[in-house]
Amino acid sequence: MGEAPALCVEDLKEEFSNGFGLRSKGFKTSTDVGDKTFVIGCNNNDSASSLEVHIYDKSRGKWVIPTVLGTKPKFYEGYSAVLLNGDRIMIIIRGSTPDDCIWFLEVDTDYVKQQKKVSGTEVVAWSKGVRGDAEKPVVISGPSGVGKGTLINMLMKEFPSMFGFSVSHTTRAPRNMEKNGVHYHFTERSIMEKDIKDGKFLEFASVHGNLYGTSIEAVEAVADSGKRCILDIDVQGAKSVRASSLDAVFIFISPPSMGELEERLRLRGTETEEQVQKRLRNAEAEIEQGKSSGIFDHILCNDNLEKCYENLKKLLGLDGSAPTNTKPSPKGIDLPSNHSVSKIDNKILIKHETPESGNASKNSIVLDISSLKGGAPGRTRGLNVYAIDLFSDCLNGIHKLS
Ligand SMILES: Nc1nc2c(ncn2[C@@H]2O[C@H](COP(=O)(O)OP(=O)(O)O)[C@@H](O)[C@H]2O)c(=O)[nH]1
Ligand SMILES: Nc1ncnc2c1ncn2[C@@H]1O[C@H](COP(=O)(O)OP(=O)(O)O)[C@@H](O)[C@H]1O
Repeated sequence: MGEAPALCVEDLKEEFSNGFGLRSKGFKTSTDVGDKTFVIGCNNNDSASSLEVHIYDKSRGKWVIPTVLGTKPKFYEGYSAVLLNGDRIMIIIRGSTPDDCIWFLEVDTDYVKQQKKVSGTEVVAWSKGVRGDAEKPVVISGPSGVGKGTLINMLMKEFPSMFGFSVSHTTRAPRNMEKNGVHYHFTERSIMEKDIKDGKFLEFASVHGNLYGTSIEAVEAVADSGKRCILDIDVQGAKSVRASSLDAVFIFISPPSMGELEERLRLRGTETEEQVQKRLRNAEAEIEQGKSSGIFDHILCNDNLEKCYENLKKLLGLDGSAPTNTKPSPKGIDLPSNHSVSKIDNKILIKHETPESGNASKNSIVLDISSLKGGAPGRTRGLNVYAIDLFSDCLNGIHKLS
């Protein structure tokens, strides 16, 4: 047997002391992890309000309001909470849509531990559960003018339904042809700094004197469309992503020579002379780091564009017999409307309960969590779902849903 589920909402839904001298109505669960109790719930019974988190630190006898990273789940009719692996709480939300019913609150994962160190506060982080495996995001870095944008455009043009671009935020001014929301979200520094402080960014860096960053939402938007996410970010950003739980492929594009890089930058004609000089000065350090830091899985030299593009496709498994332009459709999970939840090893049994008898019947499902990947901020992937009919199926009769 594995860990027992945490309390189900119904256990606590009448009233729950929130430790602040208030008694709040609403749905709450409490889950103990080490010497902390995580209380998750919402303070009113409105549909689709979001779930809040409070922590009771038993060793200090104090309540703490943590920094909450990631998009929060909406609250619908009720939910169940199950502690997994001592570091994250799985939340199964009743009455939600099939693509929005499984969430994870990370309370002590490596990512959360690292964020606690950075912020010096208590941190928890949400991520949404996604069925099956999605292809890893692709991080592309390289000095200004090396051809990153050109290569990414070629990929997106040839495989429009397969790849989606993570639209970064930046404080730099738009170039002539650049559109807000398509090439970048052009933003003011003060707004971006506040959003960074509020935990909305997966990574950010100061590059050539401007602030650039990948919002969690930008990556989630691509993942939710069922496409493979491409990030065009600098080496510092790649390093941050490497340290995060976003399991990605890291590719560095290098120029054949500094002279060729300078010529490309000048021919592009998008920067002032001063900006070109700054970008060339930064390029040397970027190339040095790109080649030696161990961040990148692959280094591609963009000498001949067509050759480099073919090599990029090869790395991404898109040569020859490659897949096709068919869009992988993201699949949701149809939870039985009335259900109970239990955990056995790496399986979560969601039993359909009939209102009349309260007994388990058809349409029960099993969530296999043995291959979870990724995690906050963003998505927890690798959830596998099986349908079982508890009347007629025995263990070897479990059907895997397609
Ligand atoms: N860390 C980080 N770097 C970014 C992001 N978006 C763009 N960059 C990098 O910022 C640098 C400058 O980008 P840009 O101003 O568009 O100029 P370009 O490289 O000449 O096309 C490039 O190295 C980009 O890869 C981001 O979201 N995060
Ligand atoms: N292999 C190549 N040979 C010659 N010019 C190239 C090559 N790859 C890209 N370019 C050109 O170099 C310039 C810079 O490319 P771009 O994709 O904007 O770079 P980045 O996004 O890395 O800053 C563009 O004018 C592009 O057409």
